[in-house]
Amino acid sequence: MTTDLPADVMVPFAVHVDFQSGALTPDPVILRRSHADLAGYFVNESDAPGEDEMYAVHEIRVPATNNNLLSSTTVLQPGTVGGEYFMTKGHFHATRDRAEIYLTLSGQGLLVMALEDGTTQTKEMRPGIVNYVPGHWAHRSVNTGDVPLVFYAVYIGDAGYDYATIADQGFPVIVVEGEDGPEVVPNPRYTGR
Ligand SMILES: O=P(O)(O)OC[C@H]1O[C@H](O)[C@H](O)[C@@H](O)[C@@H]1O
Ligand SMILES: [Fe+2]
Repeated sequence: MTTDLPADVMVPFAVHVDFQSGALTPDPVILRRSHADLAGYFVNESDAPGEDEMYAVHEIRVPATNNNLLSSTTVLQPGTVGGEYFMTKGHFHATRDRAEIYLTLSGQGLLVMALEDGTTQTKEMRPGIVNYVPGHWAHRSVNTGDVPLVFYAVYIGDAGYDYATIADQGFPVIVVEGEDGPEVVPNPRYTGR
């Protein structure tokens, strides 16, 4: 038997996830995003309500290395800004080829994804659905329901975040409230390819 363990081998641990609220126990690190943090992300922001929380990310902290899996719950509130449903900022991974998995725990929404050439894909998010986001796809979650959208995400530890590309160019599509429900339409402000 070999005993050449690395010096930094981690100790196993467990965390409880509340599927309704997204709360993790024991308390993780929580990042909160308000409407103000998303200023400039919606096409028409005249009715954007300031400092109210739009979403919270509860992170299970492990070292952000390529031999670890980072994971978090995201709790995205329901609502609209200028007819666009509340959404996350959305990002590419800084290390572009890193993949991610989402498991929706409660609520309903859409996961919009885009390649840098402007190709898009949209998938439904509802309890029990696992969404696989391959490397190179920017990803943004959109709450199209009237209760919080709660999902658990797992991704390779050294994925990193590139927010700037989406912040600068916008997403190729936006999700708006239509007469018969959510509609995925071209973003008139998209400046990518
Ligand atoms: O970071 P955003 O694009 O605002 O999305 C919010 C969060 O959604 C998921 O939980 C991802 O796994 C997180 O890494 C991300 O932070
Ligand atoms: Fe990600």
